[in-house]
Amino acid sequence: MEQWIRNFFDNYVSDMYFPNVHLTDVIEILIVTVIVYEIMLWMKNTKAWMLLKGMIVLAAFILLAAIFQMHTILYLAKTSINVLAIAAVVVFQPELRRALEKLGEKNLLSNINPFDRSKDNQRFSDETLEALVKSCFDMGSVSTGALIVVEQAIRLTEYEMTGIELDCKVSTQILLNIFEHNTPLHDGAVIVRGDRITSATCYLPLSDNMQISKELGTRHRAALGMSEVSDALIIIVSEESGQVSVAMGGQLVRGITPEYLASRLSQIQYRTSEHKKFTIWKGRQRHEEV
Ligand SMILES: Nc1ncnc2c1ncn2[C@@H]1O[C@H](COP(=O)(O)OP(=O)(O)OP(=O)(O)O)[C@@H](O)[C@H]1O
Repeated sequence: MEQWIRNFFDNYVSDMYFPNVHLTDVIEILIVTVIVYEIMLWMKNTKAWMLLKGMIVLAAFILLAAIFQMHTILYLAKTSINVLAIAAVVVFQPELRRALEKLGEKNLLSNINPFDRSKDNQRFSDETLEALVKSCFDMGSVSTGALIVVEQAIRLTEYEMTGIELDCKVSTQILLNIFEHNTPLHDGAVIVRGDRITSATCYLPLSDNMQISKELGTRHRAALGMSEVSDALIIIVSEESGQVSVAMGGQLVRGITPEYLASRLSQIQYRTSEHKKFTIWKGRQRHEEV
C-alpha cells in the first residue's frame, strides 16, 4: 500500500503545478465571488435579467455564425457591439443608478454590529410603526385607498417634489385624514421620512413589469414601480378590496396581516438592519405575486 501511494505521487502528483497561494489571493477570490454574487442577484431582481437572457441568445447565434463561417453576420456583430453596449447603459440607467446609490448609501461599518439598536440608529420610532400599521388596517376596513412610502437610505426628494410639501408627525389620525375620500390630499402617495410625513399627493413611477396581475390597477403598479427604483418600503391599501399589501425591492406581497406589516416595518426600523433587509428581500416569499 505504502509503495502504491509512493508510486502514485511520483507518477502523477509530482508533475502537477501548484501555484503559490498567498493570503491576498484568497481575499481577492472572496471579493470577486461576493461581487459576482451581488451582480447576479441585482440582475435577477431587475430588467437586467432579461438583458442577460437576450445576450445569451445573441452569443449563441454569433457562435453558430462563427462555426458556419457566416462572415456578414460576424461583421455586423463586430461593428454593432459598441452601439449595443451604449444602448444597454441608456436602457438600464435607472437600475444602474439605483445600484450605485445603494452602494454609496450602505453603511458598512454599522453592518458590522447588527445588534446596535440604539436611538441614534433608529429610523423611526415604535409609535410611528404602530401608527402606520393601525391606520392602514383602519383604512382597509372601510375601503379607503392609500399609498404610503416609507423612505430608507435612498432619499426620495425628487418624488417629494411632485406632491404637496408637509411636515408633520406620523399619526393614525393624520393618515386617516389625508386619505379621506374627496379631500385635497387623498390622491397619490404620502412619503414618510423617519417619524415625519414630508409630502402628500406624490406621483410615483409606474412599474412596467409584465408579470403583474391584470386585476391590479395603477396604485399597486405605482407602489411596485417605486420599489424598483428605490429601497423604500411601500404600503398599499386597496380601495376596491380593503386589502393591505406591501412592496419592496421590486416584490409585491398582497393581502398581508397587521402582524406581517409590523414585522416588515420592524426589519427596516434600524439603520443597522440595512444589510439584513436586502438579504431578506432577495428571494420570493409566501404571498408574493410578482
Ligand atoms: N403614479 C401614481 N403615483 C401615485 N399614486 C397613484 C399613481 N397612480 C395612481 N395612483 C393612486 O391610485 C389611485 C387609482 O387607483 P386604481 O384604482 O387605479 O388602482 P388599484 O391598484 O386598482 O387600487 P385599488 O385596489 O385601490 O382600486 C389614484 O386615485 C391615485 O390616488
